[in-house]
Amino acid sequence: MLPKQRKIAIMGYRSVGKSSLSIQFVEGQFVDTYDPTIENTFVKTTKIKNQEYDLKLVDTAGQDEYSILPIQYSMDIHGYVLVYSITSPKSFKIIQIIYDKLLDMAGKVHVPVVLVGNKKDLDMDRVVTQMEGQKLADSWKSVFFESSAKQNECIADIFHTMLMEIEKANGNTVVQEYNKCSIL
Ligand SMILES: Nc1nc2c(ncn2[C@@H]2O[C@H](COP(=O)(O)OP(=O)(O)OP(=O)(O)O)[C@@H](O)[C@H]2O)c(=O)[nH]1
Repeated sequence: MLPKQRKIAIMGYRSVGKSSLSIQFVEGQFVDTYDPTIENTFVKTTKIKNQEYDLKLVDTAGQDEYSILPIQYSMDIHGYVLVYSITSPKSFKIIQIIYDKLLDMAGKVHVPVVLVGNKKDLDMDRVVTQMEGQKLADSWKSVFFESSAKQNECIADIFHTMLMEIEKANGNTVVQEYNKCSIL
């Protein structure tokens, strides 16, 4: 079977861990320093049940409420990993704005999305509850994860689930294997 080409954008407010999630998934390491991203693309091949995927991850520059999303994000992207930090109420507010802008731009009522509350290792500084994240994902009919790029928790699951959500959006039936990372 030929590999399927898939392009995924990782979006969210500044400093929520978008690059860290990408680097942890692609390179298996965590970098503690903060280096703001302009835009970066990572590539990785991954296999799910005998199907290979050539993945392109577009690690976007952090967005805020005033950001105008580049039009190409509505054209050649198959799915979106939308990230906030459980320690930042602002990042949680912004992720809702980004989602609305994405739908607007795509001119669709549904786009394949996985919602991620990152930095779950910083539970002492938590301000966004798991329930709040889950409710938001439910309202989008998307899957929700809490993750830690630092501790490599739930990272591969995020991207594998994203691929399955894209399959579903393409009308393919998938047997979703939920595990301890996905919160339903
Ligand atoms: N404790 C903890 N820190 C994290 C985690 N993920 C990222 N960080 C830290 O948060 C800071 C920002 O991480 P980045 O991955 O650069 O965030 P970003 O969303 O790509 O930032 P922008 O490029 O500005 O959009 C860095 O200091 C990271 O080390 C995590 O899961 N846990």
